[in-house]
Amino acid sequence: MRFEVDGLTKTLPDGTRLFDGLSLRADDTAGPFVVAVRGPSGAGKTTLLKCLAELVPFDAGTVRLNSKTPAQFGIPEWRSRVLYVPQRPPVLGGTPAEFAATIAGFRSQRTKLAGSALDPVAVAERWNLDPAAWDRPWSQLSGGELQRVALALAISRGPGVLLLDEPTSALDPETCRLVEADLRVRNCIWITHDPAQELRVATASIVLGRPCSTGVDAEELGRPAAR
Ligand SMILES: Nc1ncnc2c1ncn2[C@@H]1O[C@H](COP(=O)(O)OP(=O)(O)OP(=O)(O)O)[C@@H](O)[C@H]1O
Repeated sequence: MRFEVDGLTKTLPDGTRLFDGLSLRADDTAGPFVVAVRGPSGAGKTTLLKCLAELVPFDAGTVRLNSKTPAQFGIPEWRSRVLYVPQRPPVLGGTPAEFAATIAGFRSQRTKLAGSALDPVAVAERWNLDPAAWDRPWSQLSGGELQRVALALAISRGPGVLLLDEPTSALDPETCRLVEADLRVRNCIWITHDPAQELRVATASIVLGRPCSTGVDAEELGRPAAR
């Protein structure tokens, strides 16, 4: 699995440049890669992950998985292979078990998850999440329960690269270590504010600085340079 980013540039509507010409090469021939993303609050870390997942547009640059672009995969397929896991999953109607059944239904009819290494309930049980939590309404789950459900669902989908937005921010230290152990054996791009966690899990790092103004009025962006 090879994940490549070349010259990624993102400017906000007000002309603030979050990142400019960002490049990354990661492959798992020598073992899974875990690329830590760090930087001050507001630096653009979440926006970077959303750009990589093709959830928000960017100004310039290319992203490839095994030499194929998102357009070549098709955007829905890209998003399932390069899977963004938000810090706080949106609270949906129904229960996580119902949601898991729905997304399992989207997969090959031949794939049976229950009891397998990719069964989300079994994955989350390794992180001390009571299986009964899957049958409670989303709205009744704690922050830490929601975070483990979202991560287990993401792993169960078997993506090529997980884009993790502070995946352990709501977990106690012991549970955090259990989750880390399962995530670090997968290809991840992982936002963390914790230098100790970065040391434990990262094989490489991206550091974003404070965003800077381009000095260009938003309305001028995209116009040809004046002669
Ligand atoms: N759609 C948008 N329109 C305008 N500004 C946006 C948009 N999305 C994000 N921003 C701004 O971009 C900046 C970077 O946001 P982002 O969430 O990527 O930062 P972050 O580094 O993940 O921050 P934190 O560590 O606080 O989570 C922020 O100033 C944010 O307000």
